[in-house]
Formats: sequence, C-alpha cells, structure tokens
Amino acid sequence: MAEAQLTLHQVNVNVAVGETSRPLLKNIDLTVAPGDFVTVLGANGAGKSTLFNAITGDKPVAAGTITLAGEDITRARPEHRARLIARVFQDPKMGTAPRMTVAENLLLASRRGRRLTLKSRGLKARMAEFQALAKQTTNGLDQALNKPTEELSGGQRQALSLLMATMEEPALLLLDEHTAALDPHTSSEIMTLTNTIVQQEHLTCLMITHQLEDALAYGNRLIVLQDGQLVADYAGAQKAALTRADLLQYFA
Ligand SMILES: Nc1ncnc2c1ncn2[C@@H]1O[C@H](COP(=O)(O)OP(=O)(O)OP(=O)(O)O)[C@@H](O)[C@H]1O
Repeated sequence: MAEAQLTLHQVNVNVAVGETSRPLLKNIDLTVAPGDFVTVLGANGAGKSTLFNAITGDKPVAAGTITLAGEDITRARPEHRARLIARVFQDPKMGTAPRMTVAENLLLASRRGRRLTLKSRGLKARMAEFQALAKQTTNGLDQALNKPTEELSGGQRQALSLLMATMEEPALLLLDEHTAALDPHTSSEIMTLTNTIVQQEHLTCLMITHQLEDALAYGNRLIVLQDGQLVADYAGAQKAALTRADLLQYFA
C-alpha cells in the first residue's frame, strides 16, 4: 500500500464545560491514502466539523497524533497547516475577499504561503491562465474576472472558493458542507466541478455532507461519525454497493 497521506492515531478532542471537560472526539483512528476522496456523514453534533478543526489546528487535540504528507502536524500552528490544507466552508462569503475582483482573489490564492519575489508574476501576466481556470466552472465565472466577488451569485462564489482552495494542489482538501447553502441545481453543478478537480489533480479530500445522495455518488470511501466516534468506514466495492437505506440506519 502507498504511504498514507493523512493519519489520525487515537485522536481525542475535549471541550471545557465549567470545571470539567466533555469529549467531542473519542479515540479516532483514520488512515487516508493519497488520492482518497472520503465522504463524511453523521448527525448534527456528531463531531464532523470538530474532526476538521482538529486536523487544521483550530481545535487542539488532548491526545493522539495527526500526520499529513509524512509530517507530524499534531502540534503545528494553524498558519503552518494552512500551507498544506485547504478548506471550503458552507457559507459562500467565507472563502473570498468581497471587495477584490475574481482575478485578484485567484492571484492571492496562487501566492498562498509563498514569499513574494521580484520574479512573481503580476495580475496582467496571469489573466489568460485565470480565464482558462474559471472557464472550467461552466457558470460564467470566466466572464466575471474583473468583478468584485460581492457581486457574484452564491454558486459562482463557491466555484471560486473551490478554485482558490485547489489551484496550488493542497496536501489535503477539506470540504465542510460546501454545497449546503446552494439550490439543488447549483449544488449539483458545484459537486460535478468538485469531482472533476479532485480527480484531475489527484487530490486527497474529505467532504462533510448531509446529502446522502452525494455521499453515495461521490468519492471512493465513506465514513460515519456518531457521538464523537468513528462508527463506520466503507471503501471501494463496499462503498459502491451502499444504499440510502444502509446509511439511514446511522440517523435513527
Ligand atoms: N467550542 C465548543 N464548546 C462547546 N461545545 C462545542 C464546541 N464546539 C463544538 N461543540 C459541541 O461539540 C459537538 C460536535 O460539534 P460539531 O460541530 O463537530 O458537530 P457536527 O457533526 O459538525 O454537526 P453539524 O452537522 O451540526 O455541523 C456538538 O455537541 C457541539 O455542540
């Protein structure tokens, strides 16, 4: 087996409640191979976002280790992890700077975590590249490169967030219900784009969703969290054979 891209070993996360603490994640063991596209399911409050927060460093782990691309990041600062990990949130407003144009946002994303040098190419030199990138979205983003992002539709803004998150090929892509705020048609467009980019760039990706159809249709692996524990892990043919009824048992 290829070396794992992401490993969580006996990860525990707690939250303080008065004088005591309450466990939010309990002994999570998870090994994700390079190129795995894992859909993450679980009822409200099961710990899905906490899992992402533990990986990004937004929530400290009380015990256990997290390794990404061969590096132990358990205690690494969130800013360091941000160079390796890209995350797209539910709210289309979260991923982009509203007053800046689409092209400016793309330029910023392309320089993420890099030191600027005299040789860094400016906006003008990169317009054709950004145009080709935006064209992939099939929702008119390529015609809006000079528009401030606050003037975009939610779908265009989420497509832009996705391009920005993936253009520098992160070691890990975290999608946190990134289509939940979109109408069914737009959501389906963004899912198609997501799948294309993940396959094309051979990205390692975890995607939280409450849409059972999407959890079944996309990815090569599906995990379920319940009350802070990893209670199911289906891969390959086993995942492909899953039905909606199989998944509903976890929400009884
Ligand atoms: N800072 C915090 N203080 C107290 N409780 C917290 C904190 N952060 C999360 N929790 C609790 O931890 C549990 C897990 O929350 P989390 O957001 O990870 O769940 P989730 O599976 O992502 O849920 P949802 O589907 O609703 O987004 C919930 O009971 C939540 O109330």
